[in-house]
Amino acid sequence: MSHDSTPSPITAQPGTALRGRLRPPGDKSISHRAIILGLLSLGETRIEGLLEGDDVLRTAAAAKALGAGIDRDGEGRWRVRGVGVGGLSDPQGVLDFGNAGTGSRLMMGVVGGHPVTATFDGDASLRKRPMRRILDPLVQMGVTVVEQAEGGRVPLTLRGPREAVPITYESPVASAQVKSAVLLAGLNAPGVTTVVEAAATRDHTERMLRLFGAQVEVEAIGPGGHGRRIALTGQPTLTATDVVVPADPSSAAFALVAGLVVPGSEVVIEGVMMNPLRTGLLTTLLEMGGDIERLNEREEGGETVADLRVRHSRLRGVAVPPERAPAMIDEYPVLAVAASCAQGTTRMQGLHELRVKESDRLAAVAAGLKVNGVPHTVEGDDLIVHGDGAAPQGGGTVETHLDHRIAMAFLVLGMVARQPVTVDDGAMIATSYPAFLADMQALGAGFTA
Ligand SMILES: O=C(O)C1=C[C@@H](OP(=O)(O)O)[C@@H](O)[C@H](O)C1
Ligand SMILES: C=C(OP(=O)(O)O)C(=O)O
Repeated sequence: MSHDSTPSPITAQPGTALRGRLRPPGDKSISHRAIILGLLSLGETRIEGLLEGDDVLRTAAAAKALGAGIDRDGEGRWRVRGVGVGGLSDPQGVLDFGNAGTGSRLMMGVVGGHPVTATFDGDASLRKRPMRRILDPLVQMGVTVVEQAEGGRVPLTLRGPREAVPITYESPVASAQVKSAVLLAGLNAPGVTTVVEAAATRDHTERMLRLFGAQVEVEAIGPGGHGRRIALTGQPTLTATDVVVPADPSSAAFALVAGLVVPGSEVVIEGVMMNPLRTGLLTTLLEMGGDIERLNEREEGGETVADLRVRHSRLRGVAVPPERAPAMIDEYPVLAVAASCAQGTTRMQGLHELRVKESDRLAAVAAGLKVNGVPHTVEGDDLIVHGDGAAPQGGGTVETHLDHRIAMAFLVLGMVARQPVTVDDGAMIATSYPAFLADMQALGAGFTA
């Protein structure tokens, strides 16, 4: 996953129906947080179903560098021996987060709450991503930014204060990473650290903090109760806990859309996390007329999970409102693929945050649609895709810009298009879904690498 590895192009061949069952990998957001809270608690945290993607492995390596004891017992089974809140030590060497925005930003919060100094770096994609959104609140909490690349980017070095200052932070962006960084820094601050968000973002940090014994109060605020005020009481003793990681809805999204758009398909996707702050894509696909059944709903690891039975469907275009974006922020590339197969126009609104992901996803999706003959326009931060209900043309080679979701989304397009679709580099798929190709092949998809 280094930025100088040779690109590995992959081509998806259209034509075969997808059939069978699949269990997507563990949720990436929860996997990062399980390692991090394992580091910050006392005792041994046992994790089952950890996503062993490169992003999470980087977080595990960083946790180790900051003092945790980490062992892998078998596939997805990990143990973390923590140092407790306040117990971090200075890491030797640079914390290299590779491609991972979540890992790097959450760990900046952890470091920022402790009197330690650490340097953060990553690959060519991470080096382009904005970190000021994290540095701004951390500086208010007493953190010194010793060094930073132009515009507040990695590589950067942070020195945490002797004692972090608890703050109330009104996040200017709808970002669970920003919220989480502030709360994690607040863990080692005396008093209450509060984050106010105008729109609720994924709440895995809050839920897991409680699971490990922290006091977290959450209040719905603002018009329609869509915002949140989250108050964390600092300096708790966190106690190691067992964590079962449910299947990642953002990884399930690819088989979900593929099952809907490839004629003759019927797929069951097992154990998918149904946290309502993550189900925006499901809501949208149902509105588009997707035949998706939620089966066998149950609790797993503190979250509701369900098996999703999906059948090939005639989709229709819909308007996706901007307020839904936080609940499906990583799913727009693959939604654009569903939209290219739908009858009519799909308008995806308010996508500005897509411009600061692993790539500028708005631009990357538009370019990928263009080389594959899918009519679309970008108006400001909206993406409008025009489908006629027939299979898209395909035949293009898509530039992925070190972005796993662009690679996987356009391989799904290749499963349904009239001509094969090539992505210029599939290497980054391993950051979030190492078994993606094997899982899709087991359902019947054909790839050539
Ligand atoms: O907190 C998290 O685990 C994540 C939050 C989102 O990022 P933002 O907080 O930047 O929206 C999402 O895109 C990312 O894949 C995972
Ligand atoms: C945006 C993503 O991840 P991160 O921000 O952690 O790099 C993603 O997985 O789509």
